[in-house]
Amino acid sequence: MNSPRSLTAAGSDGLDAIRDTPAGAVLGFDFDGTLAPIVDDPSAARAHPGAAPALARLAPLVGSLVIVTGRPAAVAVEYGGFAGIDGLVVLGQYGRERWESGTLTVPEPPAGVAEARAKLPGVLGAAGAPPETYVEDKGQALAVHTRRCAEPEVALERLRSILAALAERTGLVVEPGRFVLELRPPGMDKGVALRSFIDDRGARPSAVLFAGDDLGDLAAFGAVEELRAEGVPGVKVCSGSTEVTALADRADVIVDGPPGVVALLDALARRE
Ligand SMILES: O=P(O)(O)OC[C@H]1O[C@H](O[C@H]2O[C@H](CO)[C@@H](O)[C@H](O)[C@H]2O)[C@H](O)[C@@H](O)[C@@H]1O
Repeated sequence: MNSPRSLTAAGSDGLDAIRDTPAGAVLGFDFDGTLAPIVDDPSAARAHPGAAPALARLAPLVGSLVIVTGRPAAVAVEYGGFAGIDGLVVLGQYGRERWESGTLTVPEPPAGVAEARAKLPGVLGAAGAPPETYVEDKGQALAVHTRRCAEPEVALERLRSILAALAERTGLVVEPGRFVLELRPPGMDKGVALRSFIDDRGARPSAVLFAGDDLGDLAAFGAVEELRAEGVPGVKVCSGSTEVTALADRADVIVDGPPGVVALLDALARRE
């Protein structure tokens, strides 16, 4: 990629600020669909081969590099090949978990997760979920995937209200995503996670960037917008796909999926 192009003046200001003062910038990234191509089996997802090398080149140049993901933090580190990247922080499960320099912090899940886990098979059976429906148990959350169903969108719609009811009964919330509905604890999202991460650093960043592809990343876009309103230059990057268009509508920069994100990382490391 040559210099990344912004569709907005605010995004251009953000990119200029990152190039001018990288040592004060905070760069945040989602994992699935942004650093890792989408695949049918969640356990088979791996980062684009250029992602970890590009992040390793950027890490010593910028103020902070943070991955904010719905994955458990340790899973993102493993699937990303991120373990050796000095300075990288991974906030997992929408910010409930933190990995940094090999140290993992994981809170106890609320009781509702165990209750939802016990009830989920019965609920899916009663809803007539197709047999290809797949439940990913993430410890802190349960992700119900329909990507492998013959009609994934139809299967997802069939489950939407029944999973919302289960979430309400168990004190959880539903996080919708790319052919997935997750039951997860409330009180945290990617916007809160990114904002708290930045505030906890102490120093006001010279600029902020967040790149994502899915609905859960909109909250992080919101955090970038909030920071911009406070005078911090910011960039919202959409890792484009045909499955989700809501991010492109709010993005400053749109790139072509994980290969485009890696090219963007490389360009930023070259200060282009
Ligand atoms: O916040 P993210 O890093 O984007 O994680 C969100 C969810 O991503 C995963 O599911 C998605 O990717 C799978 C692998 O490519 C794909 O099969 C699935 O259809 C997508 O929804 C992951 O499995 C979830 O746990 C994450 O919360």
